[in-house]
Amino acid sequence: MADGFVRALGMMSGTSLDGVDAAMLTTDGQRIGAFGRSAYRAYSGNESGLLHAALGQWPGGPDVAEAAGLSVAAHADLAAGFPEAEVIGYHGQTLAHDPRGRGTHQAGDGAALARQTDRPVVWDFRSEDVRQGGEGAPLAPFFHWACAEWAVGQGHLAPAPVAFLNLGGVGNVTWVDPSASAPEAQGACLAFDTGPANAPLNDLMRQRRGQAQDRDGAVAAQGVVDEAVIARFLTHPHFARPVPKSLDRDAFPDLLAEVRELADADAAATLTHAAAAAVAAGLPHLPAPPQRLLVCGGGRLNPVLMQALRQRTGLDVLPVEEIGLDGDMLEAQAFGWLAVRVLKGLPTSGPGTTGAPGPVCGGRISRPTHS
Ligand SMILES: Nc1ncnc2c1ncn2[C@@H]1O[C@H](COP(=O)(O)OP(=O)(O)OP(=O)(O)O)[C@@H](O)[C@H]1O
Ligand SMILES: CC(=O)N[C@H]1[C@@H]2OC[C@@H](O2)[C@@H](O)[C@@H]1O[C@H](C)C(=O)O
Repeated sequence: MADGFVRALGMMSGTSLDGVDAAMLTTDGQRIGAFGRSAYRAYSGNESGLLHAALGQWPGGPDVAEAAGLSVAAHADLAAGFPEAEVIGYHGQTLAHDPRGRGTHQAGDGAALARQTDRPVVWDFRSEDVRQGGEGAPLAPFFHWACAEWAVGQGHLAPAPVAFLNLGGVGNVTWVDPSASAPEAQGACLAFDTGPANAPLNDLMRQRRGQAQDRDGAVAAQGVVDEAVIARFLTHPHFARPVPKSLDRDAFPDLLAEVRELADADAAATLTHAAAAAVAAGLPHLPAPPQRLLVCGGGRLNPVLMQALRQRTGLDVLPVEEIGLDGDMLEAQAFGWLAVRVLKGLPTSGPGTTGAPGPVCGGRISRPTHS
């Protein structure tokens, strides 16, 4: 394409373990040229079960090879529908995350995906940041800057700081100044993981009802929140830690144990409100109180969670569709955009987003012919 713009396919399967999102965009690694088509491939019950079994495992773990093979096959499947993609950004499946200990582990071999798709693949986005002393997560924040810059250009957003909240398995928030010249510029982005979002609620629904999620918050809507559980949850050391900071999917095992004695609806209501309370607890870490939270990720489709956020933060809480973005595909788009940044040697994280000592260009490039 002209002017250094690249057609990129970003692919993401997050901590919810429900499936793979894929989305096209064109970018020069800085600005978003245009958003493109997207697709979703759900994991089958067997596939999701296998990924769950592999959670917490490090390379060499008993279920890792199978999980990694499954991830590559599912992504290759989905990528086949995007012959126009000039590069693929492949996040891989996070199985474990312990940046100050054993590192971070995204299962899935990008070189194998490059061979299977016959396209260059950028992957292993997090290891270099961790190696340089960063948290390795969150990585979407630099893309949040690009989204805000795009939305300002489209007239959907005023050129003033704005906060994005992603509610996947884990939650993360980004404070963005779209008037900054680049995402790595001083003060352009401040980001961190807020706490568990949908993962504990999904786990509860699996255990108690054999369902993947509390669809539309229907179970939680019938329940009463146990505020004592929320108060104990908020004493977890994560909330007092300085930002940036990141979390493993299963960093709060006590939370699920705490609701064991509660009826299904009360347990679901309490876990839904815990996710919202975690966000509220994070807000004082932002440079200034945001006027509104622009929410992406599956949690924005849960009206009970959105209402809990309004109640506990006192803010306007709106889906990112409000400013013309696609809240289901934003993370997939992020990894397409980040892939182009890696191709161009631009930073993918920095002190404000992962706490790395300086700008980091993470990600490995595998080309089909060279691997
Ligand atoms: N209609 C709905 N009602 C309630 N919850 C929903 C609904 N749709 C999606 N969700 C929740 O959102 C989750 C999926 O969110 P998403 O795809 O953003 O997560 P992810 O990308 O796997 O996670 P992460 O951002 O942590 O990597 C589902 O597992 C479910 O918990
Ligand atoms: C280690 C890891 O995979 N973390 C995920 C997870 O899911 C949400 C939150 O925790 C965030 O830190 C990150 O994902 C998004 C895509 C990110 O890096 O921005």
